[in-house]
Amino acid sequence: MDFLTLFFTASLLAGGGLYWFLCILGSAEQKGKRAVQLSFGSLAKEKVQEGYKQYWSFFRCPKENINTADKVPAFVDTFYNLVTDMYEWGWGQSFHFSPSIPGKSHRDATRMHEEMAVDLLGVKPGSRILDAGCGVGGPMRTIAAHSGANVVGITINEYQVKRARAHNKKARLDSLCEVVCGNFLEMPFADNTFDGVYSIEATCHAPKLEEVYKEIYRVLKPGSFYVSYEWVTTELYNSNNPEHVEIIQGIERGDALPGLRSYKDIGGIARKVGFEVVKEKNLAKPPAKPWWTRLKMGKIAYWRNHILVTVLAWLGIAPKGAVDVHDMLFVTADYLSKGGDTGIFTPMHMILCRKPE
Ligand SMILES: C=C(CC[C@@H](C)[C@H]1CC[C@H]2C3=CC[C@H]4[C@H](C)[C@@H](O)CC[C@]4(C)[C@H]3CC[C@]12C)C(C)C
Ligand SMILES: C[S@@+](CC[C@H](N)C(=O)[O-])C[C@H]1O[C@@H](n2cnc3c(N)ncnc32)[C@H](O)[C@@H]1O
Repeated sequence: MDFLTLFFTASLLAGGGLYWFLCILGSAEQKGKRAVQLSFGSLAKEKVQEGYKQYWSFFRCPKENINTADKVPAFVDTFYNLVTDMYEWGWGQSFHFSPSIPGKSHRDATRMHEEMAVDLLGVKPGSRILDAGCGVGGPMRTIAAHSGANVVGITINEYQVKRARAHNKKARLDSLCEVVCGNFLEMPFADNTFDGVYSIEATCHAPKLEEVYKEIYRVLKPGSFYVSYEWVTTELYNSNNPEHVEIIQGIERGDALPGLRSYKDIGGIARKVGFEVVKEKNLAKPPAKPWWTRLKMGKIAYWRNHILVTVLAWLGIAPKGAVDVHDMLFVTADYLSKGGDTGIFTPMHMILCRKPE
């Protein structure tokens, strides 16, 4: 073989290898995103690193920031500009956890967790329900298809609205699913207009749970139900245990949370705004199988993703800051797993409420 043939064969193999590594290995759970397509919401490429720094500046004085009404929604919006594509790429279109189910795929377990929410609402086909904090609409599409209800989703993040609308159209569910950009603390909907409301791992972003529950209560029709999967600390959490405190702070910092609440507070807050509490249950408790297994199983993929993001940033394809965002998620996954292992944290404290007639 002469030098030229050797050179071209080697180049071809290297090019093919790089394509396989970036495009095939780097494809999303649900083929929604590929590594080379990662963008950072409405942030321009050169603003990603700045956005990341801005996000972390919130935690310099979190208590002051939580009490400044506008700061939390803006901080949550910045967070979702940074992570939305990485979530879709590495997790799928549903931004939440679900208990593992032996013999079922993650996709099926996710779908069943979502269907359970709408089954609890007991709505009929054709009714109008609200998804408070809808992300890119994974749950919304499952719920519309399963129940035949019209679903309106609200999210604070403009980029998620764009993604959710595109996914709805592609799934041919755009006649049942509508997406609005707005703040669930001041919703652009009239009083008593929804036949049901659900929120999946979203109200944990509200600085005061009372404020979002009050808004949900306002837009819900009397006699209708609201169900939420809340992120909370459990009865095993001990605030005098430094290891527990470190885990919970790690979860708050990597997930844009103004402060995790205790499971004990949720029912009281719901009652305070006027709801009847029908049922409250930590869905992570046995016989349910661990929700954090999926996170742990993904470890090898996270390393691969880390290499991919680093290479793409080095080539100038991904922006500066992309590696920081990925590293932050990597660390967060570990804190979340520890929260699950120790049992001090659950992302699925379910509360079912009814607005009295
Ligand atoms: C409800 C919320 C989000 C919950 C989860 C959907 C996300 C929490 C942590 C995220 C991830 C951690 C590790 C990432 C990994 C390093 C990367 O390579 C690919 C994406 C991850 C798996 C990412 C995916 C989404 C999470 C599991 C919060 C914000 C209230
Ligand atoms: C972890 S994601 C969950 C999304 C969706 N429920 C799911 O399971 O895929 C949290 C969602 O809550 C939304 N959110 C957080 N604070 C909000 C606010 N103040 N107003 C509207 N949406 C908000 C975020 O924009 C994001 O879409």
